[in-house]
Amino acid sequence: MKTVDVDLGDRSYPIYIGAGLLNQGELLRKHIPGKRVLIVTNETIAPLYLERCKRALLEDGKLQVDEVILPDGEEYKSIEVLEKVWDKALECRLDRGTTFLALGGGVVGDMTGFAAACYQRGVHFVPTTVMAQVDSSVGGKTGVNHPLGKNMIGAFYQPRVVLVDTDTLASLPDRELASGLSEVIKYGLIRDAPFFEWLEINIERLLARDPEAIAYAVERSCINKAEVVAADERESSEGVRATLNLGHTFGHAIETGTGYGAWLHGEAVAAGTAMAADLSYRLGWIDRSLYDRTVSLLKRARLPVLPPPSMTVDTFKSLMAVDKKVLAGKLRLILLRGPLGNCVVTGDFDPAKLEETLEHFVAAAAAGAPAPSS
Ligand SMILES: NC(=O)c1ccc[n+]([C@@H]2O[C@H](COP(=O)([O-])OP(=O)(O)OC[C@H]3O[C@@H](n4cnc5c(N)ncnc54)[C@H](O)[C@@H]3O)[C@@H](O)[C@H]2O)c1
Ligand SMILES: O=C(O)C(=O)C[C@@H](O)[C@H](O)[C@H](O)COP(=O)(O)O
Ligand SMILES: [Zn+2]
Repeated sequence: MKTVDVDLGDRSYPIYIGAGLLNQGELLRKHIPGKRVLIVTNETIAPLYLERCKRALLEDGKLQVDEVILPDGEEYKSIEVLEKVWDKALECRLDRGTTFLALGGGVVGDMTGFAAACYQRGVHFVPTTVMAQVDSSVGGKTGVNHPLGKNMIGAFYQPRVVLVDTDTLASLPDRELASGLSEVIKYGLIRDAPFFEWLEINIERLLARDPEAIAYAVERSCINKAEVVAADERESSEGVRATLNLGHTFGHAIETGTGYGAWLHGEAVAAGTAMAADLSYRLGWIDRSLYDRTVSLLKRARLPVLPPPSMTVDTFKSLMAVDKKVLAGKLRLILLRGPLGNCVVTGDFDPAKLEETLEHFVAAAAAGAPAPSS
């Protein structure tokens, strides 16, 4: 087992990473302060992992465990569905010491964290997708979508422990696995050139679910994310956390513009990353070979590098204008600048170049790019 610490003073927490960790209940239990736990999961994950998770919690007979099972899908990451969690918590008369435990991917995690933040209770995370194991379980960004914008309602609320059982990835569909790799590639591009080079050599091993390669990619991703979060927990305007948003301004526009769910988060981020790399190249901030390497690695990871044909330049522009990184009315983007592993968060770029990028990608998509396949 590997442990990565997220260093946030008195709110620091460990990420445990290993195969079969759900069978080691004491790892979870030792971080549970009270006597009661509410497991939040969804209808897909419950039949796969709920019993194992309950066993891990119940085996020493000291905890009382309740559960709430949400519908599955990005389209249910909404304030209405979140009420089911609070309803259950109140029905069960959960007390102050109750721990909320998210068992699932990024959607379950973001919703459980936000439910816990509002209910003023602790939260634990057992992430079961690549996306959640390499990114969303770490760092305390929680929340739900709004029809007009992705993750627009939320809070920062850190978990007390993250238990990554890499064995849970065995049941993950291929398309979801690829989606998570989008964020793995992100770490290489924004801050970890050797990791990007490792991914260029090992991406097929990850797609084939080679356990050693998966464990390495999860650990390296968590180390990267933990370092960024420790340096800038709340994404200050001058801080480093916004770099984790590479490709996301374009990607979130795709997710919102397609009504949530048609494109997976990682797919939208992949197309967005290609667009950010294209703009960086047009601005003269990276050389052509870095653009080519970025697109090539995304494609090899079976991710889309063009937006859906339904997205127009105007749709992109109006959705990107409500991005959370907009400051004093000015759009800020994460762009690659310099050699591999370097990026900037900036609003200081020629808007005509952004227009060129949008026009280029919208035209290429309209010319018949394949949609992500399930
Ligand atoms: N908070 C953050 O920092 C952060 C970071 C990245 C992504 N996110 C958010 O996370 C969400 C995407 O997360 P995701 O990709 O995990 O999607 P997800 O939570 O929708 O899970 C993907 C699908 O896989 C299923 N699933 C989960 N684990 C499984 C398993 N082990 N076996 C079989 N099926 C399984 C789920 O039921 C779902 O159908 C988005 O809403 C995104 O905005 C948040
Ligand atoms: O943790 C972060 O910070 C990130 O930006 C990670 C992203 O991968 C993730 O998709 C996050 O939810 C985006 O946050 P948002 O604030 O742009 O909605
Ligand atoms: Zn993301």
